[in-house]
Amino acid sequence: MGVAGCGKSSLAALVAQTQGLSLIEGDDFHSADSRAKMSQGIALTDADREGWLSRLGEELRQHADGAVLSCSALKRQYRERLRAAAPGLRFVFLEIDREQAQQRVTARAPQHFFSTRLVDSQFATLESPLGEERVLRLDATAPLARLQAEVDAWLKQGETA
Ligand SMILES: Nc1ncnc2c1ncn2[C@@H]1O[C@H](COP(=O)(O)OP(=O)(O)O)[C@@H](O)[C@H]1O
Ligand SMILES: O=C(O)[C@H](O)[C@@H](O)[C@H](O)[C@H](O)COP(=O)(O)O
Repeated sequence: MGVAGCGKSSLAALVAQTQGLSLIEGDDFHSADSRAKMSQGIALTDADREGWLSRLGEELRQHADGAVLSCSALKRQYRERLRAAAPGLRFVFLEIDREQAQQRVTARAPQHFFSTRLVDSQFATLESPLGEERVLRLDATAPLARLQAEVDAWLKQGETA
């Protein structure tokens, strides 16, 4: 989880591969309207995210043996929705500052639907998950291989907040 550009999709793919788990790419479950909004620089609302979170919860339920989900999960209420679908769900919080996120989103813009104008709204919406159960905070600017190793170690050792 984390704001656009923090590295969710990149890290989730690596972790799924090394753990031998299915990958659920959250972006693939947005409605066409939501994708159009985001590409036009219009931030999603709770109502826009409602159906998306339901679909992601359904995906989690269908992968009861485990899966890796990349999902912004910016607000606590969104995370609670996902936890309700998958009790014991763990969250890796990729923390990044606004400047770095903006740089990454701008660099990938030619190949990605997400508007560079939405980074500020991602930070305005973000409610930090620190203090919630089963959350690992990582520095999103560390090399991907190191992040993946940290997640693997965390999964192996059990819960560490
Ligand atoms: N740990 C990292 N170090 C450097 N660049 C990264 C890292 N993680 C992701 N990136 C790059 O940042 C951009 C955004 O990553 P992405 O995985 O699409 O983030 P998100 O899914 O959170 O929006 C991509 O160009 C990706 O290659
Ligand atoms: O909740 C939201 O506002 C959206 O989920 C938003 O965060 C978006 O889907 C991604 O962040 C863009 O795509 P990336 O996941 O690649 O950033």
